[in-house]
Amino acid sequence: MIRINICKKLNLADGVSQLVVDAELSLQKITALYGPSGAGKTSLLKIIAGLMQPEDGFIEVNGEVWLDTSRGINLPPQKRNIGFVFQDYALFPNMTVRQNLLYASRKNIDEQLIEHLLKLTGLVAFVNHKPATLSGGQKQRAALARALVRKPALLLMDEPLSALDNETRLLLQQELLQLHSEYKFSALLVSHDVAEVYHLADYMLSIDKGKILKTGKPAEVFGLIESEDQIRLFGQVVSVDGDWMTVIVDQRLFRLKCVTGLKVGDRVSLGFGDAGKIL
Ligand SMILES: Nc1ncnc2c1ncn2[C@@H]1O[C@H](COP(=O)(O)OP(=O)(O)OP(=O)(O)O)[C@@H](O)[C@H]1O
Repeated sequence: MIRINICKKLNLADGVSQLVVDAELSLQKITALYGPSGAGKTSLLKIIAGLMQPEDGFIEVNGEVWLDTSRGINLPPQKRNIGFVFQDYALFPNMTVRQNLLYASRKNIDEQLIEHLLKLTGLVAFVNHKPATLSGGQKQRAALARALVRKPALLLMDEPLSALDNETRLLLQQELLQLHSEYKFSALLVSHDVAEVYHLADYMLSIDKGKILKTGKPAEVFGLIESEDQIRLFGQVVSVDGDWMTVIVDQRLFRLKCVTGLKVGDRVSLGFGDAGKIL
């Protein structure tokens, strides 16, 4: 559980000058922070990580107070048991993959965990490679493994997949879900991609101009349309669940009967009912 109540002056768009967040999140799963550019998503992650200081604030994670400006409490980032994954990987360039993981482990090296994470992220063959010789997807897998090696109370991910091509991105989404089902870490994911939020997150905060606009399950916040209207549209499958699938069309989500063989990432054309005559 994370309790957060902060107020921070920022140079936000449209002359709005404050990021104000008051939220209580049960972080058993992946929670998304969704919103347009400049909304304040990264700033919120930085405040939680202790990399940015709010004027007023209180942050408590799993019963431990990380910040309480009224009592002068402000844990430095290294004492906040967090993992951070950025869009640009931020691996140490002069260290191999294994050395990056060992360095992140500090004194608590758990060889079994390191081996398991390397296996899950498909990096066993690359343990002695330096970041410059890895692909974007491999670098981000290494960054994820490095963040998880410390068994963080909270994993903060800032657009971790947005620098990747669509195919690699979908693969890493699947791997992230697999890592999550195995390690059950709490995670906050910043994304402005509806499909990604729907695929990865169980809960979301929609944020704009420094304020939380809506909270809930992605289907509730985005508005899931169950339709039999007479329309033909083009979209992309974002989840398959037995006989049902969810398809994103023009930033809206449709839950529909699944056509055999379709999988996440497939592009589809949708037709509903009979065509009507255009007068
Ligand atoms: N240290 C700071 N002091 C004052 N304003 C800042 C500071 N850091 C960022 N800002 C401003 O806060 C606003 C929100 O930035 P932030 O990076 O949090 O947005 P974001 O929602 O993550 O956007 P994006 O999706 O483009 O990364 C921006 O307008 C930025 O100029």
